[in-house]
Amino acid sequence: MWRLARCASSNLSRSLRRRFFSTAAIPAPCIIHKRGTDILHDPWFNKDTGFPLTERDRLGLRGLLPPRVISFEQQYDRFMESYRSLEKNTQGQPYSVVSLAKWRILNRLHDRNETLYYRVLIDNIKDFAPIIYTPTVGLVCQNYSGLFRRPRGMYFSAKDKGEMMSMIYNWPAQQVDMIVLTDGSRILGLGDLGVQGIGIPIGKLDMYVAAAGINPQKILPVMLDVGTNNQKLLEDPLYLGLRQPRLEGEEYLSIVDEFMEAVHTRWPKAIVQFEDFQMKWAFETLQRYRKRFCMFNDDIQGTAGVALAGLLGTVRAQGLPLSDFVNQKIVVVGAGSAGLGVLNMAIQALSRMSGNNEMAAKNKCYLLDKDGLITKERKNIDPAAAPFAKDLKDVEGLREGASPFEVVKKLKPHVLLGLSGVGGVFNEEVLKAMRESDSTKPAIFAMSNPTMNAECTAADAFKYAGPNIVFGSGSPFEDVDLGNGKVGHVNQANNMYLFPGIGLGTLLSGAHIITDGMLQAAAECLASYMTDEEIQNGILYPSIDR
Ligand SMILES: NC(=O)C1=CN([C@@H]2O[C@H](COP(=O)(O)OP(=O)(O)OC[C@H]3O[C@@H](n4cnc5c(N)ncnc54)[C@H](O)[C@@H]3O)[C@@H](O)[C@H]2O)C=CC1
Ligand SMILES: CC(=O)C(=O)O
Ligand SMILES: [Mg+2]
Repeated sequence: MWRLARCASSNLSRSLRRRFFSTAAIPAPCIIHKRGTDILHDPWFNKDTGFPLTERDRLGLRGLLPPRVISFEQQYDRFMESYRSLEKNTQGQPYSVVSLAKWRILNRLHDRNETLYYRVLIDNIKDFAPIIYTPTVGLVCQNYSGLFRRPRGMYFSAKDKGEMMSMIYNWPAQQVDMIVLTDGSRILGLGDLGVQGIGIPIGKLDMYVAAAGINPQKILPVMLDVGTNNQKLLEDPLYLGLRQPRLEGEEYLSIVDEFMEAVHTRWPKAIVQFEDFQMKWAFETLQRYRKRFCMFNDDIQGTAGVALAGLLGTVRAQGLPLSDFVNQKIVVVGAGSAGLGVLNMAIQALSRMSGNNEMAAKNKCYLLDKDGLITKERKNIDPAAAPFAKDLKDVEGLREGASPFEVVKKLKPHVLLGLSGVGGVFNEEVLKAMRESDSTKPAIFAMSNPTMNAECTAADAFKYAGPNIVFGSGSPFEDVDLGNGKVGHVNQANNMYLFPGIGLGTLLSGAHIITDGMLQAAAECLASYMTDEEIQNGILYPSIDR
C-alpha cells in the first residue's frame, strides 16, 4: 500500500527544492510505502510534530503524536535555540566536550529528521562545518565506538568477500550519485582508525549536500573494513570493526576491486571519491581505477586543486601577474599522498606557464619528509617522491635530509606548505626564517588536519613570520588581531572548496571519467572567484557561506 504525503522536503527553500527535485514551485507529492510509526522512524519522511492533521489521517499517524501541529519554521527556531543555549551553557568547557556536545545534537537531528537537519546545516554552514567536518569529525572518529547509536552508510568488510554484488542491493535507495569511500587507514592526521573512519565519508557527503546541493537521498558513505593495524583498537573490546591486521597486497586489492565492480553494476553512473587511504593504496587505487570508473582521490587531487588556487592567489597578493608563478620557490613539507599531489599539480601548472619546461618547473619546488630534504642521495627513496628529489649540486649549501629550518633559511622560499600531519613542524625558528623570504608577501600553508596536527597555529605564523604573510590552514583558526585595527586573515586551505564541485560538475556533465584537465579547470575556477581587493587583504578563498 502507498499513500500520498506532501514530502517533508517540501519545507526546503524553493531554490533547494529545484536543486533536489527539479520541480516547479509547487511541491510535488511523494509516494510513501509506509504507514504510522514506520514513517515517524524514517528520517527522510519524518516531520516530527509538523504533520498537518489531514496527513496524520492519511498516513495512520493520528494519535501517535501530540495534538498540536508545530510548523517547520517553529521547529527550526526551536532547534537553533537549543543549539545556541548549548553553546552558552558549555562556555569555558574544554573544546572536546563542547564540540562533541554540538556534534551529538546535530547528529540526533540527522537521525530523526533529515529535512530539518539539512535546512539548518545549509543555513548555518559556517558555524556547523567545523562540527560535521574538520576538526570535530576527527574527534568523532576517535571516539566512534562510544558514540555509535545508529549505523549510517554501508560497511563492507574482508569477511564479505564474494558477497558484495548482492550486498550492494541492500541499500534502500534506488539511485546513488555520490559515494565517499574510505578504508580508515589514514584518517586526517590521526593515523589508522579502522572502521571508526566512517565519520569522514559521512562528513564529506554532508558537505556535498550543503555546498553542491546533491540530493541527500542519493549519497552513500562507505567503509571498507579490511582490518586495522592500530593495536589500541584491536585490543578495545568495544571496537566495532574487524579485529584483525589489515589485509595487504593482492588480498587487499581484490576487496576493493569487488566493491568497485558491485557499485558500478548497480549504479553505473555513481561517482566514487576515495578518501583518507594510506599513501600506497591512495596512489595505487587511483591509477588502477581512474580510466575504468568515474572516481577521484580527494586527498591527492582535491587537495592539489585547492593548494594550486592558493598558490595562484599568493602570486596575485604580491601584486604580480599570474605568469610570475614560474618564479615562485615552493617548499612542501610532507611527501605523502597530499604533498605529492600538490607538487604534481603545481609542476603541471608551472610547466605549462613556462613553455612546457617541466625541468624548470621542478627546479622551483623542494620536497621534505620526516627525514628532511629529499635529494638523490636518499637511500630507499619512495618511488613516488623520486621525481622531486634534488641533485645536491642544485641545492648548494644544503645537505640530504636538511631540516625545514635549514631549507627555509637557505632558500628563502616564497611559499612554505605543510602536509606532514605533524603539529608544530613550523616552529618559531622556521617561521622566523620565513621573514627573510624573497617574497614581499610570503605564504605559509599549515594544511594538516585536524587543528592539533597543523604545522603551526595562525597566531604563531603572524607572530613569528610577520604581519605581511598570507596564511592558510586545513582546519579553521580565528583571524588574528595584529593591532592598530589590522587583521591577519586566516584562509581555510581545505579540499572542501573543490570536492563538492568536482562531484557536481562530473554528475551534471555526465562525464565518464575525471581527468587532470577537469581538476585543473576546477582549481583555476576557484582561484578566479576572488577579487583583487580580497586578494590584497590576504583572502584567497571565498567565505564558507559563499
Ligand atoms: N587541508 C587539506 O585539504 C588536506 C589536508 N591533509 C592533511 O595532510 C596530512 C598528510 O596527509 P597525507 O599526505 O595523506 O599523509 P601521509 O601519511 O601519506 O604523508 C605524510 C608525510 O609527512 C611526512 N612527515 C611525517 N612527519 C614529518 C615531520 N616531522 N617533518 C616533515 N615531514 C613529516 C611523512 O614522511 C610523509 O611523507 C594529514 O594531516 C591530512 O589531514 C590531507 C588532505 C587534504
Ligand atoms: C581534508 C582532508 O581530506 C584530510 O585532512 O584528509
Ligand atoms: Mg582526506
